[in-house]
Amino acid sequence: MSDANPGRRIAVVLFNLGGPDDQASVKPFLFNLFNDPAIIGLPGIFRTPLAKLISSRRETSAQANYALMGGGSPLLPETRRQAEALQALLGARLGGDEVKVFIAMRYWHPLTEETAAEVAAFGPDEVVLLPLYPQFSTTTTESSLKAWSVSYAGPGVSRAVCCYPAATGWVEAQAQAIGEKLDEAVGQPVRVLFSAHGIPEKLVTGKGDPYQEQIETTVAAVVAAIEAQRGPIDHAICYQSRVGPMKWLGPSTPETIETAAKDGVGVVVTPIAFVSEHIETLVELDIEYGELAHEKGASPYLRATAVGIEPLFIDALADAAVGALSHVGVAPFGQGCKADWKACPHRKGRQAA
Ligand SMILES: C=CC1=C(C)c2cc3[nH]c(cc4nc(cc5[nH]c(cc1n2)c(C)c5CCC(=O)O)C(CCC(=O)O)=C4C)c(C)c3C=C
Ligand SMILES: [Fe+2]
Ligand SMILES: [Fe+2]
Repeated sequence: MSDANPGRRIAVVLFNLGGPDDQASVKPFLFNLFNDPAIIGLPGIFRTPLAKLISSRRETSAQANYALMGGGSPLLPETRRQAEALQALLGARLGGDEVKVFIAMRYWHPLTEETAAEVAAFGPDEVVLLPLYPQFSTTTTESSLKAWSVSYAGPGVSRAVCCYPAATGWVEAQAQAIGEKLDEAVGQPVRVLFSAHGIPEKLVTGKGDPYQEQIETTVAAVVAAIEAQRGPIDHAICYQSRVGPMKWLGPSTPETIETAAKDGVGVVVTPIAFVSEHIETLVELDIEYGELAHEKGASPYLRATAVGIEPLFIDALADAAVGALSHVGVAPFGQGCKADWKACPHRKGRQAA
């Protein structure tokens, strides 16, 4: 049966972090990031000067890392490919409706307010807000949805997807990408390292941020999918991209690579909180941690590719969007998700009926 309700204009807005498109935009991008109260939770009069200071201090080293990818971030072109694939799939699934997929980035162009104006001009009947973050965090999804709610003044009924840590296509796409690397490593002992972008620990312990729990939900589902095919695998969760002096979630990915080396096993590292390639995968995982593994003797060092436009994943995004329109499958944000995480229907992979 078709999901179609002929004649609707449906805007689907994909949210991601954004990345500088050239060397000159590295500093203003970093300023926007550190000036977000979801990242530095201080009042504006302290946060803004601090953001100026940190972005100035980080500029040169960050520019050098972006230079390794040709000068800027590949995040926007990667996200555009995902948007095109999703638009084609939703167009086919929602027959008589006109579906347009937009991209709203949090810290660099197309910025949320620019996209909000474009969506308003499209004149939608329905707006689906779909974060490209499978696991909810106050630092990512909540920040993006807040920025959207203050920017969007157009028509349509808005529905936001909270998260999809255990959505079928997402889990299968991850399991498939890891399986390809396990095949490459055949005959050599390896540990699968599920590497998630870290966040400060106090966001979890103090603010009840559900990110760590949802990372664990994803990992449990992906491990179960792999083990159903191949039997038990050696695996560990770890957190990368630590920034600043605060205590972050641990163990860190570098520590976990060192432990693997001491245990005499190689590693298959998989980015478990990212859905496309960018600085954190192409530079941090491939180059920095690749060198560390080499130095410490964790061999082989293999990295599973991010899901990108893998059809299983695009299918999961389409399911989430269609589910949000009809309130089935992956539940929309707000049904207990934020006010009381214990009541969130997404906890431990549960899905609302
Ligand atoms: C799950 C996704 C992400 C979370 C959670 C997250 C939290 C978070 N990030 C920083 C600081 C930085 N992040 C940077 C880059 C970056 N971060 C994410 C995703 C998450 N961040 C992505 C997709 C990217 C890549 C963008 C690109 O340009 O390709 C950077 C810039 C790079 C660098 O200088 O290292 C910073 C800084 C904090 C502080 C934080 C939680 C508090
Ligand atoms: Fe980040
Ligand atoms: Fe939720």
